[in-house]
Amino acid sequence: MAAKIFPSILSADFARLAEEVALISDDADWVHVDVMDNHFVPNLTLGLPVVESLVKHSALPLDCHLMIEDPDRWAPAYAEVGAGSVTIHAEAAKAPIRTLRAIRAAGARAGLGINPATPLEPYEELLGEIDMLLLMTVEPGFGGQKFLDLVLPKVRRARQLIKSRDLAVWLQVDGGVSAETIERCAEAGADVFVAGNAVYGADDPAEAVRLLRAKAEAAGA
Ligand SMILES: O=C(CO)[C@@H](O)[C@H](O)COP(=O)(O)O
Ligand SMILES: [Fe+2]
Repeated sequence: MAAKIFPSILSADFARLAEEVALISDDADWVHVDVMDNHFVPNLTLGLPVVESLVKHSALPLDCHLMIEDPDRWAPAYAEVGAGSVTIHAEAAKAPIRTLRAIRAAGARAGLGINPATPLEPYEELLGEIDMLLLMTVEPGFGGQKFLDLVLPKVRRARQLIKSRDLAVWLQVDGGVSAETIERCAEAGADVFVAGNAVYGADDPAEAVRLLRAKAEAAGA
């Protein structure tokens, strides 16, 4: 298991996205793109046309986190325009198995996202349908929120399940991940770390990525 650091451009300058991505391209693994529709979450960010453009300007693959009301309708299109990974939310998807299969069929990794108050158990049988499980460590919608430690037992359970079933599913944490909290996430079993504020709020985003990776790996990721 090697730690993977996914800076979130939610905390970057939206008018300079390609340059902001280039800042971290030598050090990060993927770029996390938060798609919000102002319905599933009370915030509005960007959508398909921006992702389609950014794919062409990014040296790293894009991890699209869809915080939208109708992922069944939209998710495959993100894969079709070149996203490397597309995550839908369990709380929003009406036909998650069909949608996850459609994402994979369009050539992307398929992710399932779960909010802090949503239990893992109803979705355990979907683990065989996904390439990544996203456990939100804040309520989705905004960057810069405080990390919710109450999610850590769920991270531990998810890691045990993935291990006991011998699955190659990546376990992602997203929200409030920083130099102060990343070790707890890694100890609990996460191996993919999204960080917005901790990277783009830093004076040197590339150095912030290196620090996060060092801390995660020292804690066992
Ligand atoms: O999906 C989300 C927020 O809903 C995240 O990806 C945030 O962008 C993480 O930002 P920080 O909490 O790391 O600042
Ligand atoms: Fe996100």
